[in-house]
Amino acid sequence: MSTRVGVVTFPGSLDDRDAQRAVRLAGAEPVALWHRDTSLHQVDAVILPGGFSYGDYLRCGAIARFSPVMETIIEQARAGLPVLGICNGFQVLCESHLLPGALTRNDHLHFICRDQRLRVENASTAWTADYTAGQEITIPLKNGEGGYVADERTLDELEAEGRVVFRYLDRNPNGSRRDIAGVTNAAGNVVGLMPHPEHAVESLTGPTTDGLGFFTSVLKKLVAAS
Ligand SMILES: NC(=O)CC[C@H](N)C(=O)O
Repeated sequence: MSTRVGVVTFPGSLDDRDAQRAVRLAGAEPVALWHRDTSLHQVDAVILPGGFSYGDYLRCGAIARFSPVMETIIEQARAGLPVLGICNGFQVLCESHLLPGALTRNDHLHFICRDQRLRVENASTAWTADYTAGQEITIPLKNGEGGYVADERTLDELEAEGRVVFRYLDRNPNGSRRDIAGVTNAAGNVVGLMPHPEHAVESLTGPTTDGLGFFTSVLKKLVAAS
């Protein structure tokens, strides 16, 4: 039986198709989930894609967090379901309190779009096991609210527990505290990051294929568990 990875579409989602494509290229079966679904249709993992869910009203991700599909995802994520939040998806995960901290306006107050070098700090999460700790990757970054913030105690805890999964290299693009680009929950099944691995999975379109490892990582983990 093939491994099924759900990709949620909220009103205003933008990168759901690219996430489905990345799942397919990695060898799993993408399953489209709608924001009003209450069932996850027996998927083995879930991706919350990038975009502008509900028009980014109030705060990015603040309304999506209350959608029917998120109620089920929050419950199942707490029980171990692998969940990846990319950009707007990371914002939704923080708003849902599945991940600590929050994403705020970029410190320069501009939308930023560029290829971003990152260091993989934790290669033992459900979504990063195909990388090695310390590996440097380049994937696109494009957002207006990418500044990661949390109180000092939370930041110290994340560092001490190895829960900073990605850090920005070169120039910090948005004022994120401690150059944090992505974090995980304590169990390692929920990961969120601002840059976009689903936009770097094919050499034809580039800029690299460094993003494919997210999707092969979760597939291997799920196959090993079945
Ligand atoms: N690419 C995205 O997912 C953008 C996320 C969000 N709308 C922002 O601008 O920060």
